[in-house]
Amino acid sequence: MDRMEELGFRSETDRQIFREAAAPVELSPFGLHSGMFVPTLERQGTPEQSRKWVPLGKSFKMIGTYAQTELGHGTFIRGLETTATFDPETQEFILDSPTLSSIKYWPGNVAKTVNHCLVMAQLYTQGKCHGTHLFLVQVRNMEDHTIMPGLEIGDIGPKLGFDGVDNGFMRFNKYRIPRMNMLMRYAKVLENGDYIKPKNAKLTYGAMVMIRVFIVMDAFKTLSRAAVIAVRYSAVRRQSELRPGGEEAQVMDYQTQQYKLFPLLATSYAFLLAAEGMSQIYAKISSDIERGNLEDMPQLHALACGLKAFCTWVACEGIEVCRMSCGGHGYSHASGIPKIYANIVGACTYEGENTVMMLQTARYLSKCYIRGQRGESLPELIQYLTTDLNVKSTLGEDCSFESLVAAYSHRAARMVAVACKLQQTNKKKGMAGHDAWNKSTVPFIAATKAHCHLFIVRNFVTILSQKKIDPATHNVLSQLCTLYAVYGIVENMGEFMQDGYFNQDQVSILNRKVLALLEDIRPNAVALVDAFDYPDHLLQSCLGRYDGQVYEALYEYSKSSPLNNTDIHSSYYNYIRPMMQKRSESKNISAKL
Ligand SMILES: CC/C=C\C/C=C\C/C=C\C/C=C\C/C=C\CCCC(=O)SCCNC(=O)CCNC(=O)[C@H](O)C(C)(C)COP(=O)(O)OP(=O)(O)OC[C@H]1O[C@@H](n2cnc3c(N)ncnc32)[C@H](O)[C@@H]1OP(=O)(O)O
Ligand SMILES: Cc1cc2nc3c(=O)[nH]c(=O)nc-3n(C[C@H](O)[C@H](O)[C@H](O)COP(=O)(O)OP(=O)(O)OC[C@H]3O[C@@H](n4cnc5c(N)ncnc54)[C@H](O)[C@@H]3O)c2cc1C
Repeated sequence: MDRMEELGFRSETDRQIFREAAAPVELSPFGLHSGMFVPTLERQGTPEQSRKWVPLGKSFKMIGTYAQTELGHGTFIRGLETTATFDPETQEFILDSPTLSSIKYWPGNVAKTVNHCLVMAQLYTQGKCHGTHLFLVQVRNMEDHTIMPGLEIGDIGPKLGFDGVDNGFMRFNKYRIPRMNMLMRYAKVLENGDYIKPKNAKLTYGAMVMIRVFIVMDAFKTLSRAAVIAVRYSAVRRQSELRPGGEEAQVMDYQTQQYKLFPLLATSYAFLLAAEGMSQIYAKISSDIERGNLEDMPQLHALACGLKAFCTWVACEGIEVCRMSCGGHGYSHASGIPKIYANIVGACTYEGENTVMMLQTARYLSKCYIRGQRGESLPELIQYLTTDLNVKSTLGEDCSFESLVAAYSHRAARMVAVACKLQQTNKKKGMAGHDAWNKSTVPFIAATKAHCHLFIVRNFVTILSQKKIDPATHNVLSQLCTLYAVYGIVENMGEFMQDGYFNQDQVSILNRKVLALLEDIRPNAVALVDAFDYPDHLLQSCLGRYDGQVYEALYEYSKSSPLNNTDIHSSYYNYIRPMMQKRSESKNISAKL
């Protein structure tokens, strides 16, 4: 932290980049403090509360996390059981874990690192429950870091990844905090216990929306790093004869290797631009919300949920493809890819389990579809829902941006309509609203993925048509954008073809185009990954080194394995030799085999 101060890093983005450089493969134990705890104090606290606590957080005098999930509930926030009951006699809230399932479970860095938590609990005052609210809770002594009396805290144990984060459990036993430790920007409890409700109960969920937006950028970062490693390695690795009798080929010259990696390279660029676009939308709408204008809050929630789920699912699948495209060496930690995967795959679950998040977006699409059917105006990003579904594609050999965006709009509009019509049919059959919804959620998930895919394609095309980019770079980026869009159609052809939107000739054009683009991109593939400018220190990869000295690096990496500290391992003396001796004694096996 002091080093960041010395270097004058003030912006959270710069500090985040520094933290990643300082601890490249492990997530920072202060990530949630800086990424969630402090921003939530800023956004959910009153001006007085922010003035009091934010400086303490930013100076790391107060180190915190976000403690919401419990043993029994993570997704269903309204089902959380931790209680915060107001005591007007003492002007305190009494926090309690009334059941086993109410124990806080998973909050990052709660086990050993933090001394404070933002705790989500059901607020009770004057005998009435007012739903979940956030409370600032001191959990450790500020002098000696011992656990505060009335709390049980511990680590939840080993996980698939996220080793740098001490996810923990926390149990409250009638634990008292001052009334003013409730974050009261939107809802309040007065000294007499009166509850002042917020303009919108979901304002309390604001921290999660913010992190979902961050996670879209994380999806880009992790996928692009894996792509850098796999593409560079594919340029160095020679294996098998492409031409009989010729020299062994760079594996990047196999069409199958290109088909694995180049679409992921294109996806990395698409996700970077989508993350930047999402961040701009978040900045605009969250500032409106802070000024009391909640009009676009549903649109922000829907977009953040959908993109977080879509991008993390695609990134995790893509990182696995990158790992497998590196053969055996990809399976070694020396490649750097397993750690990338282990640390990001949790993002399909945390900050909103992806299916649940997609359904939140689907719920929004369902409402927008109905409004569109009534002829009501729709937000710009959703206007495609009123696309004329009788129109067929005009796609030609050039696979123009316009025809590609039209294809994605048609596909999403058609799939949303199918899901909504199933929901409506279910209702007409006499199903209750919640059953009609549940029995249409599979098509809604597919439609929402199409909706997110459209956002990313359209965003990529829009930026290429608006930004001033030199012709050579524009040409290469256009190839990537076209590859991202055409590959997405080829890989999901059924969804684009179900209503005959494309004719057979157009399908042939698309199948030819995707292969042609692989050849177009091949000469620039290494330059396109170098352009991300990830230093070797950040990649921590013997395969993705900038200098390409892969085998030298692997050999040195292997020699440094702790198992090589001794020639004969203790297991020989403890187990192998006694076993062999026992065998030879019992079966007169000649010692000289
Ligand atoms: C280690 C960190 C390293 C680095 C960090 C540094 C910087 C940060 C960078 C990146 C961060 C990266 C990693 C962080 C690592 C780990 C952090 C993980 C933290 C957590 O996991 S915290 C816990 C997260 N939990 C969840 O997300 C729970 C998900 N569940 C929900 O959100 C809700 O329960 C729900 C939305 C699923 C359902 O809510 P509900 O039942 O109350 O609502 P309904 O579905 O009935 O809908 C009612 C109505 O409300 C609208 N709504 C719902 N939510 C919102 C919202 N958030 N905003 C606006 N509106 C919302 C909904 O649309 C409905 O509206 P309608 O009009 O009635 O349709
Ligand atoms: C690495 C990691 C870090 C975390 N860090 C934190 C943290 O710092 N703070 C914190 O508070 N929490 C944290 N969590 C907890 C995380 O937020 C929850 O695990 C997450 O919200 C998912 O909730 P759940 O575990 O209850 O999953 P569940 O919802 O129980 O998921 C189980 C299955 O049920 C399905 N399901 C649930 N509800 C529905 C529905 N309505 N419709 C359809 N299907 C449904 C899901 O799709 C899923 O397939 C972390 C988790 C992980 C993995």
